[in-house]
Amino acid sequence: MVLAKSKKSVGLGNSLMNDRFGKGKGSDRKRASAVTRIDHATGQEYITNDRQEASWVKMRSITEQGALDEFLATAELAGTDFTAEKMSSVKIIHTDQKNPYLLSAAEERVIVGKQNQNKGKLTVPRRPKWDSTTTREQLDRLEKEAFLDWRRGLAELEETKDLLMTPFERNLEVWRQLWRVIERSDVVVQIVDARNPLMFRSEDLENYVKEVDPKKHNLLLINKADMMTYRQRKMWADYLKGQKIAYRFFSAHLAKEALEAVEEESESEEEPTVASSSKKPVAEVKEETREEEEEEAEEAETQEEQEDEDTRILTVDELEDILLELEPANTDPGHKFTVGLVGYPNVGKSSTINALVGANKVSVSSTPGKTKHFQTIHLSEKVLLCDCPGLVFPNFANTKAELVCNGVLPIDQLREYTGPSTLVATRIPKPFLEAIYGIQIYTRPLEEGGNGIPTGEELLRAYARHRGFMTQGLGQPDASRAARYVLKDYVAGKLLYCNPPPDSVDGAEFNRELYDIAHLPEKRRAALQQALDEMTIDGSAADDASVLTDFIPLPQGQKSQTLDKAFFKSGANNTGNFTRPFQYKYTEQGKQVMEGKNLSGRKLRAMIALEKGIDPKDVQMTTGKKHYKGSMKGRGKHRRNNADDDEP
Ligand SMILES: Nc1nc2c(ncn2[C@@H]2O[C@H](COP(=O)(O)OP(=O)(O)OP(=O)(O)O)[C@@H](O)[C@H]2O)c(=O)[nH]1
Repeated sequence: MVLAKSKKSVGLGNSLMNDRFGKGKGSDRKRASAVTRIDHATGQEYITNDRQEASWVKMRSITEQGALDEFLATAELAGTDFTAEKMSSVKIIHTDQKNPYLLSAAEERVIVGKQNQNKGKLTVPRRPKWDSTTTREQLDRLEKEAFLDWRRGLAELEETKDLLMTPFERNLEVWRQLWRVIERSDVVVQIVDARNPLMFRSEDLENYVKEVDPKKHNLLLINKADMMTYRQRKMWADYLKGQKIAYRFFSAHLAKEALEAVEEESESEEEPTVASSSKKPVAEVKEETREEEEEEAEEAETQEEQEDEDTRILTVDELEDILLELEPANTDPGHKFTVGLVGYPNVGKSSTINALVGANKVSVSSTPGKTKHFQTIHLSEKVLLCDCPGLVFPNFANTKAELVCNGVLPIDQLREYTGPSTLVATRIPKPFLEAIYGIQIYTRPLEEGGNGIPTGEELLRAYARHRGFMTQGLGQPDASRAARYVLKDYVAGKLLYCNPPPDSVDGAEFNRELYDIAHLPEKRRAALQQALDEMTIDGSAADDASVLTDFIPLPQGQKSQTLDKAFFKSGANNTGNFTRPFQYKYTEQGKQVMEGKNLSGRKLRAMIALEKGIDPKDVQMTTGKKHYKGSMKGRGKHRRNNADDDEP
């Protein structure tokens, strides 16, 4: 559902009319902000925006602009007044002509192919060359011209190649911060989110760093690695090594926890310890011994993971050592080794700095785009950290929904929420969503056009009903409000999905382990187990189970078995299925269903796809009506509302 256009947004025509005939205070403000200035270098007059703006306004990150703002900004950058500048040389860079929703698997393949062909054209703007003879005004003009050229180039790429771009940073002031950070830094650490490392990586930024000075170093720091399993890190490590990318895994979150643990330990050491003298029953002692043995076995395996240089999550000390190794030799005695931290908003730059500094020197927030100016923090007498404001580099985007899910676009300002919520509903298995939230999601049956996977709206309605979020008036489930919660959970990693490296396994297979019941918090694990038991008793789980058969291992090759063994402590049984309860149960159920129909999930999907003329990847197994009735049993405890609009 597309929401009505905001009353605040104006087209170029409307804006010109408002400016001309006036529309209350707003237009007065607008008129007052355009002032005539004299260029002292040339003596010419020009029109520009009033600079008496608060500094936060100037530094505000701009990733999307209305038609008039785009026009005015372009005109200001070009340094020409509106009559002198011909419209033909102004390009509207951002348009909403593209479908903001999701792509089918086939469309996505076409788009990805096109994106790969044009990858080299995704550049970051370069700061023009300058020397001691360049005046401030001249440099300002040169920078604006270079920036305008860069924007034209990207606009052309979008127009001629018909590619959707990320709403990349359009504020020159923000790029100026990046230029300064790069110029000052000996090492530029590009921080990316582990859930989608390539989406957050700007390859051209690394080129630019080397252009500024070949002696500078680049490092790709994959933060939030705590969200990945060992197997996932291993697959990414193989890919990144193959591409010869200097990378390291890190987790500011784990680093913070380790720091707190050390602090607690040192505090408790100061307190007197109380010795436990009570005698324990034999059964309890046996249980403890068994647990200890299990722990030891687990430790041995974790040890193996830890020793794997390529996949290990660095501690703060290790990260510091790696950075110090890159310190240039023979620098001036007064030179401070400077490490610049750059990256998209919300990838964890401030958290990483806090972990390095060992204290909360930089504020951390889950709202993207909080850091506005670059900040310098003295790590030691010789080492300086430089925190650059988060900025969105130009990149190809498949959809805006993807950007929301990646935490690039702020959720609170979101108007179109169905795309991103559908991505969440597609990526996180339905039973997992139901267990996490304690909800029941009703999907449309196949015969009525459903595909077994909930749509974003189906998920949101279920969530809204459960939380009692209702719209005023008609009293329908407030999907828009629900979207904010669900999407924030996704961005925060509560609903976890990691992207696989290119040309490897598909997303479902890559994330299979994440939906293992053993990964759930204790309370949710019990809820899920109960839900599964209920479904098994009334025999209605069959179709539901098939949703998860996509996350169940098929007979594997030697390499993936070795990889999996490292993760699954109990190993695989002789059927090729794993013995963890969550997967085992689903595997068994899935098998029964498929045997009954004499078709495997894949074959059935392929058949449905053929019948419907769609891509097999877009087809999932369905839930039948019988299932709704069945699984409603034992669900009475969930809050229900008379306004349910989607119950069959
Ligand atoms: N799970 C996990 N979450 C993290 C990690 N590092 C940061 N976060 C979370 O990610 C969010 C953003 O962290 P920040 O450090 O503020 O990110 P930033 O890159 O400085 O953001 P801007 O100031 O907007 O540029 C916060 O909610 C953090 O708690 C990590 O290693 N693991």
